[in-house]
Amino acid sequence: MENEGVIDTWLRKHRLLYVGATKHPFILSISDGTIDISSFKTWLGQDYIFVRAFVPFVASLIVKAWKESDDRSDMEVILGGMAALNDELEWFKKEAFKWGVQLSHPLLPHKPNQEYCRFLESLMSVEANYTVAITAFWAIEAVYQESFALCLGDESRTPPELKETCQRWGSEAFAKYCCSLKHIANRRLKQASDDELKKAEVALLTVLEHEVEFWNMSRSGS
Ligand SMILES: Cc1ncc(CNC=O)c(N)n1
Repeated sequence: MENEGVIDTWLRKHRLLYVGATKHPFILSISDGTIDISSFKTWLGQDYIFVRAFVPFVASLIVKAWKESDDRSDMEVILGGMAALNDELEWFKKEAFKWGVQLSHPLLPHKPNQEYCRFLESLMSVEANYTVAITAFWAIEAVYQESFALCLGDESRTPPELKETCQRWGSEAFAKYCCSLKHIANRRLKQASDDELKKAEVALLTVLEHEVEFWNMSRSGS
């Protein structure tokens, strides 16, 4: 039997913030069917911008895994995530067309999105630590996984036209992928120095805060 990993310890410690990010009113409004479609469209356009910035972040993690990881499978797991992002960008374009959301010219990142992307950039630098960055990566993916899985539950009343969106991140396959990332992060954290642990915990909290702000932004359309 494995002991509880560092991540679960942190999630218990910061439970309120985690729940705030994974059961946000925006997500609850999808799952109870009361979502305002204009909020959904705001989210869609803004998330496309985010995912475009997420690609170089994941690329930087591949470089770090290749250079620093003691386990070859790390790079393969991250590469799988990168491949999924390739499909995801195509999906955003198709979905935006379906909803009449313009992804090209006038679409600019709102402030919370800009700030989130800037945080990603700070983790992309060569000086940024692999353990810290992989912990943030897990958190970014896990928030979407847990949030959208909620919209697929038996009790949910997710509008049929939003089911495909929820399926992207709420699926069993995405859950398994998040589990693999969590494993990598926990393995690294188990061997980390106190300084790395401190930084990784802060990175986790920073992700959760940015995710809450991202949902808030989507909800209010600003
Ligand atoms: C703001 C935000 N957080 C996490 C994700 C999920 N990762 C990739 O798609 C996302 N799309 N957007």
